[in-house]
Amino acid sequence: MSRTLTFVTGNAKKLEEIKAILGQRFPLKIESQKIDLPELQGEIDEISIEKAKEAAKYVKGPVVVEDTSLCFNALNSLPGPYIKWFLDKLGPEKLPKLLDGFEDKSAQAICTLAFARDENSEVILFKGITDGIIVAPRGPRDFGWDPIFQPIGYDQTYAELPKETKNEISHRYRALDKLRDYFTNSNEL
Ligand SMILES: O=c1nc[nH]c2c1ncn2[C@H]1C[C@H](O)[C@@H](COP(=O)(O)OP(=O)(O)OP(=O)(O)O)O1
Ligand SMILES: [Mg+2]
Repeated sequence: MSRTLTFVTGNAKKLEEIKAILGQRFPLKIESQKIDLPELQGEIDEISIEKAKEAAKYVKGPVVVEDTSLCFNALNSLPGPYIKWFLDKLGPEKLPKLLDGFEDKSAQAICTLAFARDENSEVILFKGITDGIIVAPRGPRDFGWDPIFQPIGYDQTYAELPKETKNEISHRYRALDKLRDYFTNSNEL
């Protein structure tokens, strides 16, 4: 019986956080594969489910994929799962300007983990949400939209906060905590 779970992501920064968060307290051996999977358009859950099936096809074993959305409430949740493309084109400087003219700067960072035992099995989702506000960029520019997301209850952006603090409150932490519970309490693998 396999006790290995393969995280498939093309994003090294994500993987760094995943490893730091799960640390020693995870019952399975974690491996990773860097594959840039095709991503459908659609709603978050749909995108994650298809991404997991696609990953399982490549890996031929149990996989977890992750999809991260940044949802601006004033824009009815856009950019959401399309944040990667918005960020690529606008960068952290221009991204907050999408909310110029809106008083409501609130946003949700959403991490959706999708687990597939194989390409034909039902995909299980674990979701983590952190609420925050969108601000003009502050802090190091080394990870995505971290400089413009300030979590509720903090006066620093994700980028300014110590890594350990981000990893205790982040959307990714909250989703991974659910995944850890699941594999700690089931003999699925
Ligand atoms: O905690 C985060 N803090 C700041 N930025 C973040 C975070 N997590 C993802 N990001 C960025 C990466 C990408 O620009 C977009 C999500 O897109 P998303 O498709 O999930 O990531 P990706 O394509 O880089 O990697 P993957 O191969 O796992 O799909 O938001
Ligand atoms: Mg992606």
